[in-house]
Amino acid sequence: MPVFASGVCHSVCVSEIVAVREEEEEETKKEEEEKSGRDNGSWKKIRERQDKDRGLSFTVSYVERCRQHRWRCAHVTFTCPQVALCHRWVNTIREQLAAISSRPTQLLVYINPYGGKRQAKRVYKQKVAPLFALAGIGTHVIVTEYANHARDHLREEAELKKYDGVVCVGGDGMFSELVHGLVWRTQKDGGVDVNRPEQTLIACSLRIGIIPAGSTDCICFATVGTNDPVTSALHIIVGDSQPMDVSSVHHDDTFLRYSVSLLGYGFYGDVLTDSERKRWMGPARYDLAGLKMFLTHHHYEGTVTYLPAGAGVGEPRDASRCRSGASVDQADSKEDSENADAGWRTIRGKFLAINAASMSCACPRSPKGLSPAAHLADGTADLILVRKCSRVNFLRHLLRHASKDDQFDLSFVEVHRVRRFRFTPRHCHSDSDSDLELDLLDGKRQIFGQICRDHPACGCAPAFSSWNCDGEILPHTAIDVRVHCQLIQLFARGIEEAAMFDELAPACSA
Ligand SMILES: Nc1ncnc2c1ncn2[C@@H]1O[C@H](COP(=O)(O)OP(=O)(O)OP(=O)(O)O)[C@@H](O)[C@H]1O
Ligand SMILES: CCCCCCCCCCCCC/C=C/[C@@H](O)[C@H](CO)NC(=O)CCCCC
Ligand SMILES: [Ca+2]
Repeated sequence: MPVFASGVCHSVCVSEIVAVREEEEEETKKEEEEKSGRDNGSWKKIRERQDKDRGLSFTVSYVERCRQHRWRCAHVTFTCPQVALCHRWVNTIREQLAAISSRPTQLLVYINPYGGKRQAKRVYKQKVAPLFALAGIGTHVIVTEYANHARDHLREEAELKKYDGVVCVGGDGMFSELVHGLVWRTQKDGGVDVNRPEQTLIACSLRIGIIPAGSTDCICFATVGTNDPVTSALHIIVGDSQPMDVSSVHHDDTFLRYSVSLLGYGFYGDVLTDSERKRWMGPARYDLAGLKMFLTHHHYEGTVTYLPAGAGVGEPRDASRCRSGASVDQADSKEDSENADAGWRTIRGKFLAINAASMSCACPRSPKGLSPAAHLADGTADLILVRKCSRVNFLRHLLRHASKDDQFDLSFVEVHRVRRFRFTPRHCHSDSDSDLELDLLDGKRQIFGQICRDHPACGCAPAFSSWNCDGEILPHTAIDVRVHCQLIQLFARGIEEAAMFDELAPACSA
């Protein structure tokens, strides 16, 4: 839509228009705001100009790209020689916007006041709600009162037909609550038994939006490219869609949890366990727990079996990255999952970490992520095995998550692209070489672990770690994991290529 404003040509893509308003409407809003005492002075310029142009100008609010994948809402005011022409412009743009069926008009919003730096309510009120209002999006907002409030509300109560999407204001844990609520509800409505690992799950139709206000926020970062509430709100408003894989985690024939980012045993499991005791510290809890667990340097013994992804989905050490519209993230890769015949493989050993990343897990701590070439929606996960090694070597591996060097290019690290995997821990007190499978003892593992930790004289490190499943601790160590291709949809478009962002783009202010 190229039009002239103050003699300058502005080209705005209709799909990236947030709203269009005639100046008179803005004046009315301004007066209303003044009456209700919410004036912040930002309308002053528009008002001065508008007094002489009343009825002859309209303002288009649109997406403007800034540096580092950030978007902001910019405004441009156009003046017309006649009032009728101005009306025509406004009506035409409104009709075009209304014709974009992918845009949401009603959203169900859950705010977690407890996550991250406990700023979610403020972030939503100050940065997001005004944008939704500007775009004419109706919202039903629920501030959660306890853990799993959002999940249970989605499962049992929410009238989902009324909404075009659900939004969480929080971190990865809050996103996980929405995934669990929606996936559970969809399977229940479709008569699917979620306890059977072999069962094909039904994809959820409602999209999920994430306004980042947590500690890691890796799902937002890896699907949008930045953790910025305004950018995420704009992706929701323009109606973006990004499919995403979800892994189901079972213990025998019991469903445990779904995972969309990291399933980590050993290092990341121990970091999470320790960090939960330090939640009062906010996001810094992970740094302290990370340092402590690095120094502790526990390794764990067990058996990993996995089903390789097979051909057509690339390799974990490819140079290519998952980017917006990437061809590998297409539904046809589902075909491969059905035909995978490469057969199961088995690896036994002592590991510092066993990580499965269904996506890159990029986050501000590690901008390229745990597995930089992993894809959001290809039906696979990257299984990373870090074998027992020296502290120095483990540090080399960890440091490479934050540098350009390849964290997999080390003799004690291996990585496989998989569709399924299983893990069985081995008991530390076993003298025999035979695998003592711990399924039976799983429930008692906390006690055993405690005995070993509390009695250094026994010279035995804890036998078990815990699984970190998207930031939640799993109750079992022996697990069976299966990746479900494109089970959910997000209000996102994947990380845009750098070329989409003008090198000279302004550095957006908050
Ligand atoms: N009102 C509440 N009171 C207590 N806990 C809550 C409440 N609402 C949600 N939760 C729980 O808070 C936990 C943490 O939330 P969230 O993921 O939003 O933040 P975080 O853990 O700081 O961030 P991240 O997961 O990105 O590291 C989740 O397990 C969620 O289930
Ligand atoms: C200078 C030293 C550099 C060290 C680099 C360490 C590498 C960091 C990689 C971070 C990977 C995060 C993976 C995402 C996990 C989330 O599902 C989970 C919930 O939000 N967060 C954590 O478990 C929090 C995990 C935090 C671990 C520290
Ligand atoms: Ca994937």
